[in-house]
Amino acid sequence: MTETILATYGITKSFGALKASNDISIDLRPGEIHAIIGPNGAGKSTLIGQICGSLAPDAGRVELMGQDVTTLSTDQRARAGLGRTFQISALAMEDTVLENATLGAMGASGRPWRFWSAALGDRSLRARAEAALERVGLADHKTKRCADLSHGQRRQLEVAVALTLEPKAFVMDEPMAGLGAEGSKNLTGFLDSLRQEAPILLVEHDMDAVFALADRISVLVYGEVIATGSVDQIRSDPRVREAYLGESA
Ligand SMILES: Nc1ncnc2c1ncn2[C@@H]1O[C@H](COP(=O)(O)OP(=O)(O)OP(=O)(O)O)[C@@H](O)[C@H]1O
Repeated sequence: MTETILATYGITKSFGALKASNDISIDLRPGEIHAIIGPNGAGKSTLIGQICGSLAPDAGRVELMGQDVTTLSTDQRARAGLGRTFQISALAMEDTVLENATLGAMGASGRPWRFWSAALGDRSLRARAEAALERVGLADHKTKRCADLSHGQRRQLEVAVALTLEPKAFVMDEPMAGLGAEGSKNLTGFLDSLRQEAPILLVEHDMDAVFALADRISVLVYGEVIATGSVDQIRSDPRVREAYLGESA
């Protein structure tokens, strides 16, 4: 039996008459990048929302390392080992790179402001933050303001923030968005190495990145997974070609 790090079982979510997630069961295995692709409106964000805890499913469950996390909040899931990245708003633009990573290391989101100054002076939190910045290649930029980083560097900082909580799995929502060709290439190389730390569930429109990175791809159409397989299997699947007619799969 293959070990599963993160899994959904029969996730279902409706908005009025629209079934945005229809009985979705997917899993993420050790060391892999599992990409979720699908046309606009297919239900990718809705699925990610339920996996990360910002949306409650109508039915079905989410498990992380065999633990049912369906009713946990986003913060509780983060502390249980779910590393969600690329919510740009989660970074404090006026704070430095090191401050952002240190606050991340205390799982700071949602905590009262008065704890922040204590966190910044905490040596062990700071050491974890510095190790994470080293890992993502931002150690030389730690005194820079987040606002002064390039888009690609902000993506790396978001990964560093997630890394400070020692995630068991990453969930990444369109990390390539807004990056130029060079930035995408760099981030692709970085994510390729990151899968060894924790497997990655990757929602991404950039097909070059998906085909370069994914061990498995699941294709979502009208709220349903119509196919899961290797890059080659998905590229040659007639249902996938049909779903993408007129799009660039
Ligand atoms: N809060 C909501 N209320 C009503 N309908 C919603 C809501 N959120 C999403 N939807 C609908 O659910 C469907 C799936 O949307 P979702 O954003 O999950 O798709 P997506 O695959 O992430 O799209 P994109 O690639 O454009 O980001 C769409 O038809 C969308 O209009």
